Parts: sequence; structure tokens; C-alpha cells
Amino acid sequence: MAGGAPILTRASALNVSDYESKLTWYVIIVALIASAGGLLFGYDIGVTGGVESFEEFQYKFFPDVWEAKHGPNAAANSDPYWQVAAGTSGCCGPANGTYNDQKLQVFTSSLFLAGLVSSLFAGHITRHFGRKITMVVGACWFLAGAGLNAGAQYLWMLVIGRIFLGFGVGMANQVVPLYLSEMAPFKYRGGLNMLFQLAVTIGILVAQLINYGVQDWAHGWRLSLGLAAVPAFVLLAGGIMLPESPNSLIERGHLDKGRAVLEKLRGTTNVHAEYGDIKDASEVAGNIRLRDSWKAMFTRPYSPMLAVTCMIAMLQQWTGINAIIYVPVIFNSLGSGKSASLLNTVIIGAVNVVATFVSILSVDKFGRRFLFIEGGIQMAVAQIITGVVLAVEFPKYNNVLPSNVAIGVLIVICVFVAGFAWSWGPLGWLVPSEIQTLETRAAGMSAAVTINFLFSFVVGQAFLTMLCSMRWGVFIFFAAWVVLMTVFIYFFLPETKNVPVERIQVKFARHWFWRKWMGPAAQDIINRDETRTASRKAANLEGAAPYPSPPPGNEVPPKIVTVAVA
Ligand SMILES: OC[C@H]1O[C@](O)(CO)[C@@H](O)[C@@H]1O
Repeated sequence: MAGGAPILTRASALNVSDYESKLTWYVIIVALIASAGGLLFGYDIGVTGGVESFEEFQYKFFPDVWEAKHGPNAAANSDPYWQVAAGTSGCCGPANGTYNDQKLQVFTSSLFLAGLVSSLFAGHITRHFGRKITMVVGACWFLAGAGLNAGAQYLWMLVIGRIFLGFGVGMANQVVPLYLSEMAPFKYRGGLNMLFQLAVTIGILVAQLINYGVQDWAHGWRLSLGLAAVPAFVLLAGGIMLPESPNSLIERGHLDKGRAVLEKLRGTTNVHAEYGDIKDASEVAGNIRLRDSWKAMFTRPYSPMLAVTCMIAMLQQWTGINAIIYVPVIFNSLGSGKSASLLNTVIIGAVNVVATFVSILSVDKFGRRFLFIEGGIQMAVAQIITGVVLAVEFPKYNNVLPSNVAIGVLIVICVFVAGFAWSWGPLGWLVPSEIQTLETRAAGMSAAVTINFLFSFVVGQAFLTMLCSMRWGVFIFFAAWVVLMTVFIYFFLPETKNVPVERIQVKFARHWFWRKWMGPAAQDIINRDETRTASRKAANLEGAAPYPSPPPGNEVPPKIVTVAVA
């Protein structure tokens, strides 16, 4: 290009070779600490189902449930599908009504309901006051909840404790994926962001193992619930010690601090291009006041990303993961008792962790779309096989599978879990956190958490009824959803691998469908990007840093420019 004017093509507008994208130890350590936010969520998911089935816990807080399991109706329930429902505080069967315990449902669901409310508030704190403070406040709620649960004497203490935990998880899930996406160099953003979901899977496994270990101890449930405080302490310490994200600092007018953090994260002072993109984005963001970012998300330039965020957050739960992963329909047939349940927990939990790790290593190489589509096909095939085998084999063997068939089904379930764990599991957090623009990122992530929690709750509640009425057909039902969502990804998700977060909107503006949806705004976005790239290239050719640091102590709020939101 020497001596010539920069030539811009459509493709070159997204060429970001002027970004320095080294993976530094500093960024790895920051990401590892912040991902403790995922441990809170995972530990809570893993611990709850387990303690609900502890005898002492049931007897103390849910005597009706205990009575249903040990009372005169207990023997009447031999249907294997019903036993599954019963084993998970179920809903149906000959002893109908006894397990339909509303108190137990309040206990289980209060966390999700509190979480979906708190994530909405978290969006405001995250944008207005920064990412760190949201982590700190979330960790404090979680600590208070863990303490209250571990020391609970009455049901109301448990429920309030879970509401506090829900506030904590809602905030952590809102801020941590977003923070990780902002801190990571764009070439490694996928892998670093996925540390969040890796922490979720580790949290689930650790909690289940702890439950297994303490299930027969007197007051073992107090220990299980109280240990939730450990990851919360890590997140609290992280929230205090970690640096604020450069994007948040720059958006709030702390330009030289933001640049200094960026330089430290990238391990170089050559951060002009990235700093420039964040600064440009924050100028646009500066024009959209806090409460308007929700409104903005529904306008043409932003609504494609909102639509994709909401669909992904919802569909992650319609894979049926939480129904299938924790419900040992097959494993009753492998033999009852502790060793079978431990085997079940360890095998599925370990597959979940390892496959998430595979995703971390491959997402920035193969891209989001490849993993979504491959994982979707794998999950659908595994679900169909499971449904067909149960339909054919259960009646043949009088509702107890021979062990070779049961082992075969266990392997197929593991194939399903692996498919989820390297696709919808981690991508369900990565994609919503990276596709929003700076001005809508906090609000968009709030929407993602709220919707994810809402559908965790809905699927959790509906599954037991569905299992009782649809039986093996429930696996086919979820397979149909997985096919639909894979088609959705194929047509509607632009690839975001190797695209800096501040420039992903341009990808949507060029997408065959979203371009039409955005209308004239799409061309404006593309033009703005091309002008910016041209001026940066011109400045580079002249050897000047296009975005020099302001002199120390001379921080100014970002300039307000006018952009049409409506
Ligand atoms: O790893 C499985 C877990 O992952 C989640 O989908 C969150 O991303 C949970 O709902 C589920 O229990």
C-alpha cells in the first residue's frame, strides 16, 4: 500500500490486522478469576437437586414430600417414568398430588425468579458504575444467601436465602460473560469467555460430588449449602482486585485509565486501533442515555442483535439439557443405590466439563456457527436414539433395562451432553455477550440472563408433566427443538469469530437478512465503519497514532455525536 491511497473493499472494512492481539498472562489470570462467577451458578445448580433429596432436609422442611416417599402411597409407584418424576420432586403418578408440593416448588424456583429480576437491575449498575461493582454486589448477595441457607431453621429462611442467591447469580451471570468478552483480545475472545461456562460445569460437578459425600452425615445439607460461599469469596476478591474493563472506563470518560488498562491487557503500547474503536463506540454510546439503551435495543440498528440474543438465551434451555442431564431415567436400570448415582453423576459431569474444554480450544479456530451446527446435529441424533430405545426396550423388559442396553443409552446420553457442552452451553453466554454494541451491551446481557432463567424455570416446571404424559416422546420433542434451533443458527447467525466486539454490528449490517431488517441504518453503519477504517489507515500511512492518549490528568468525557436511534 506504500505510496498509495488506502483501497477499501467490503471485506477490508472488517480487516483488523491493525489490532495487536497477543494473549498475555495478565489477561489469562484476570479471566480465570472473573470466571469464578460461573462457579456460583454451577454450584447452585448442582447442589440444589441433591439436597432436596436428602432425608433429613426433606423431613425438616418438606414433611409432605417425605411422607409421600415413605408413607402408605410410596409402594404404589412402579412406572419408571413416574419414578423419575418422583425422584426429582415430581408431579404425577398414582400417588398424584403428594409430590406436587408447592413449598418445594417455591424453594426451587425462587432462585430463578429472583435472578431474572436482579439481572435487569444489574444492567443499570454495569453500565452506569462499571463491571467490577456489579461483581462485588453480586458476590455479597450470594454470600448472604449461602449463610442464610446453611444456617436455616425454618422454611422461610431457606426461601429468603435462595432469593439472595438468585440476586447474586443474576448479577454474576449478567456481568461476567460481558466482562470476559471485553477483556479478551478478539482472536481469543471465544475461548476466554467460555471459561465462564467451564466454571459452571465444574461448579455442578463439585457440588454433586460434595452432596454425594455428605448425604448421610448429620446436617450434611448445611455443609453442602454453606460451601457455596467459597466461590462467592473468590468473586468478591476478584471484583475488588481486578481492573475495570477498558470499554467501561472509556465509556465513562476515563480515557487515559482505559487506555492504560488496554495496554496492560494486550502487553503492548500499540493499542491505537482497538482504543480508537472503543472510543468511537463510546461516542455513539454517549448519545444514548442509560434508560434509553433498552429503548434503543428495539430500534432498527440494534434489534437484530437483540433478536439473536433472546433466541439463543431461550433456545439454550429448549435443548432440554436440564431435563436430561439431571434425571436418571436410565440409571435406575443400571442398579439402584449410591454407586449407580455416583457413576451417573461423575460420568455425565466429567463429560460436561471435558467437552466444554474442547470448545474453549476450538471456538476461535472453527468459529461459533460450526460448533452450533455440529453440536445441534449431534444432540438431535442422540435424543432420537434415546427416545426410540426407551420406547422399544422398556416395555420389552418390564420397565427395567438390561444392563447392556442401559450402558448403551448412557453412552448416547454422554454424546448428547458432549454436543451441548461444546455448543449451546458455552455459546449461549458467549454470543449474547459479544454481539451487542457498547451502548446496549449491559442491557442486552440483562435480557439474555432474564430469558435464560425464565426458560430454565419454565422447562424445569414443564418437564415433569411432559415426562409423565409424553414418556419417551419427550426426547423426540426436544430433538425437534434442537433441529429448529440449528436451522435458525444456519440462517440467522453471522460468524463473529475474529471480529472485535465493537465492530460486530457491521457484520449484522452486511448479513443477507438483518441488512434488510435494519433498513437504511445498515448502510449508515457500513459507511461509518468504512470512513473510520479509511481515516485510520490514512493516519497510519502518515506515521501518526490516530488516537493519541490524552495528557495525564486531562481526562474528558467522550464527545457526544448525534446518531438516530429511532
Ligand atoms: O452444563 C449444563 C448447565 O449449563 C446451563 O445451560 C447454563 O449454561 C445450565 O442451565 C445447565 O444446568
